[in-house]
Amino acid sequence: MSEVERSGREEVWIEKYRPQTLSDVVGHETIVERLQSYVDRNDLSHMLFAGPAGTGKTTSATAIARELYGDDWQEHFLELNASDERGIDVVRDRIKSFARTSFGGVDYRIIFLDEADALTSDAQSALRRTMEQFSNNVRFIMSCNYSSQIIDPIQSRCAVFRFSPLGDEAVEAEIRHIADEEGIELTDDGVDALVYAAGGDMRKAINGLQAASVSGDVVDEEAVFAITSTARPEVIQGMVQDAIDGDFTAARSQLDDLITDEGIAGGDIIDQLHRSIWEFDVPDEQAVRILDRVGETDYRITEGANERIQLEAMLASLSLDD
Ligand SMILES: Nc1ncnc2c1ncn2[C@@H]1O[C@H](COP(=O)(O)OP(=O)(O)OP(=O)(O)O)[C@@H](O)[C@H]1O
Repeated sequence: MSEVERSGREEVWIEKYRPQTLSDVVGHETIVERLQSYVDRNDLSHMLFAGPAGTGKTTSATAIARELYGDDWQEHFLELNASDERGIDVVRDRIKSFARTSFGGVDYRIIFLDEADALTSDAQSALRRTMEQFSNNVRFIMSCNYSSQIIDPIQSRCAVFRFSPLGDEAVEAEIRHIADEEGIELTDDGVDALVYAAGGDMRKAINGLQAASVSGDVVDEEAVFAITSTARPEVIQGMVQDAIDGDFTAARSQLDDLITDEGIAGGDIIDQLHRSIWEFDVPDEQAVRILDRVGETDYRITEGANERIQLEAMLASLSLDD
């Protein structure tokens, strides 16, 4: 029985183990150092945190607020999602009412705007004016996956911090620590599988550990791959190898198993393929050709094309190469 069940309540580990201070944020030493110096001087600029999901953008923003405001931090920190389906006007209204309410002893408040890259350019321009209007008593921290989607006038008003995918060692250390705290038996191959499945996303790693621990006493490779909808790297490699060897039928049937039987999303298969190509035992020139196809397929899937058709087409084209 897992600790979650033993304790009788479902506690979400990503919240339970979310770092409370900047020094607990792992894997981003340079960023943390710069942020810490802002906090120490109590002099924040507007900031833009750019990077993939689950790497610590929200965590760093809340850690800043905790350090600046102590126990009352939530009074002075507003988290908004820019892609609020009710529109930019609702977002701006909430910003205005937050910025105007009484401050009680602090110089400025923080507004954390998640998914800022979901805003259209027009909405970003409107937001920029709001930023200017309240710049004497509000600091904005914006979070996005791609800074290129943020208009220049906003970027130039912000200190930009790039959060890269977390390194394997950082992810491994964190999940080993959590497993220890929770009394979970985690095997070495279970650790490797979690690190692989996470691909630098700490949220994915921790959620994977928690989910796998609910279904059995020991968290091993098998439990992790089953629960995280991740294909085993050797299966992905086998599928691509079949295609390269000209056996399209075998490659297609492997793909079918992954999508239909294991329920893995096409986008995740492409993502895994992208991460594993350089570990395949193929000549560099061939790896480059595969990467080229992966890029094209990824683009088409992102643009909304049918995943299965695109993946099959990619395997077909690899099987046609000499
Ligand atoms: N650098 C890190 N150090 C320690 N824990 C982390 C780190 N990054 C993420 N985590 C863990 O993962 C969880 C999710 O992270 P967080 O909310 O900060 O991600 P994010 O970068 O804001 O992602 P998104 O873009 O999806 O909002 C946190 O609650 C924390 O448990």
